[in-house]
Amino acid sequence: MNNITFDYSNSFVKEHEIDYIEPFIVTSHNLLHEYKGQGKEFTGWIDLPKDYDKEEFERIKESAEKIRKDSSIFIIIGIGGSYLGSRACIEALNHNFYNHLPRDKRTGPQIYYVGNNISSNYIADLFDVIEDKDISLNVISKSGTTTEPALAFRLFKSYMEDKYGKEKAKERIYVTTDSSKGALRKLAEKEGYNTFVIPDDVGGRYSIFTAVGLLPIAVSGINIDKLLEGAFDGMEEYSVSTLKDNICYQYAAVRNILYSKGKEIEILVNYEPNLYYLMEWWKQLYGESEGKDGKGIYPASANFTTDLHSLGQLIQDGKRNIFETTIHVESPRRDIQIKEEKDNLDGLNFLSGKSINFVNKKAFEGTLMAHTKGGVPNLVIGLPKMNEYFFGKLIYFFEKSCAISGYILGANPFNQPGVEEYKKNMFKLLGKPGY
Ligand SMILES: O=P(O)(O)OC[C@H]1O[C@](O)(CO)[C@@H](O)[C@@H]1O
Repeated sequence: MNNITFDYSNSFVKEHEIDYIEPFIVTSHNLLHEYKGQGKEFTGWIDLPKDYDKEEFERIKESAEKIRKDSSIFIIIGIGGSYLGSRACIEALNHNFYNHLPRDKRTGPQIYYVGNNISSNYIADLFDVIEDKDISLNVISKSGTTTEPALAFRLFKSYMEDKYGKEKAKERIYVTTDSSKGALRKLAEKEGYNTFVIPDDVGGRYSIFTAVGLLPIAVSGINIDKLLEGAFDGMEEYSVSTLKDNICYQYAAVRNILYSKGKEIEILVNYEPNLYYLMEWWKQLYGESEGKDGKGIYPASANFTTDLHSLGQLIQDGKRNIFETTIHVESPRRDIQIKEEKDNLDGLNFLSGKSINFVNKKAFEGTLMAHTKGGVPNLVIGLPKMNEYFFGKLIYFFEKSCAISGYILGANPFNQPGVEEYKKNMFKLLGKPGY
């Protein structure tokens, strides 16, 4: 395998069903590519892997280099699409215990995330961790008004100013926000911070290939040129409207066929713990894009084999309203051989000479067979390996299929009006002026 693959042979979807949905896929493709669909003003992500701001891209690399040199801690402040993509990438491509490694074995500073919840415990505990360390921070908010990151930034800005003094703190604060609107833009200009722009036509959950994702990712030592190379190839490869030639559209088609047959929950599955945040990123992408007007597949996730010992029972045997999509990575970054033991007290000598990844693969194959037999449609997205190139391509695969899937469903995949409801109540309860 030397490319991303998509296998729906265990989905119970028949070829004539694919034929029936193809015209809807073509219509969705045309709506998207001719910028005529709902939310067309937020489709700047489509060409981003080629039409990104080259000057800003160089500044991102320079800033990342500076942060890597002068900071032992890097704090990312943001919520939803403003942090999930970078976190997904940083965790998927780096050492599982990145923050715990000594600096000379780590490719960048320790990275912490804040402003993605309103827990006083979490924030106070983070202050304990960063004490006496050299810090840089990147606050990311497209609207510049989201409460969680704004509140966290207020606290950490003041911490940085107390620690370094106002002038020196300025050199360690990086702001990624709208080019002109929002409180954060005004604040950044007034204070004279380094700023990066989230383009008007790119929504938060589609923003990983802008400074939103690229600066934090580069700080962790990941090669962002290769990431964009993968995204670029994805953009080219997934631009044909014929279903048989476009696996990204096949994924959109199959999940919609399954949804129409009562499979209302999609579980995205991984067999690698460092893909946890890729699942979280995917959940926001699909949840905010499709869950509206009383419709939408519920995007859930599971981490196998861990969750086979918790959710496994329900998946195998519970209500048949789910389907699974597994991200299967062919070659691991590292593997471990299992040795023979003389006494064989644990009875595991039947595995000697095999590797841990071999066992993981058999767990995957065994689970796929079991769950399919249990009536759970199983889709598999295969990757030769998890590196910058394939991660970039996979992200593009999901973004594009999400847009197409949303159009097939009859939803606007680029807005999120429902998110405002809790905010209104919270602001009212907090006594915010105007609520
Ligand atoms: O970047 P912002 O404007 O702070 O928004 C963060 C997140 O909040 C949401 O707007 C939902 O509240 C998401 O769509 C977005 O990714």
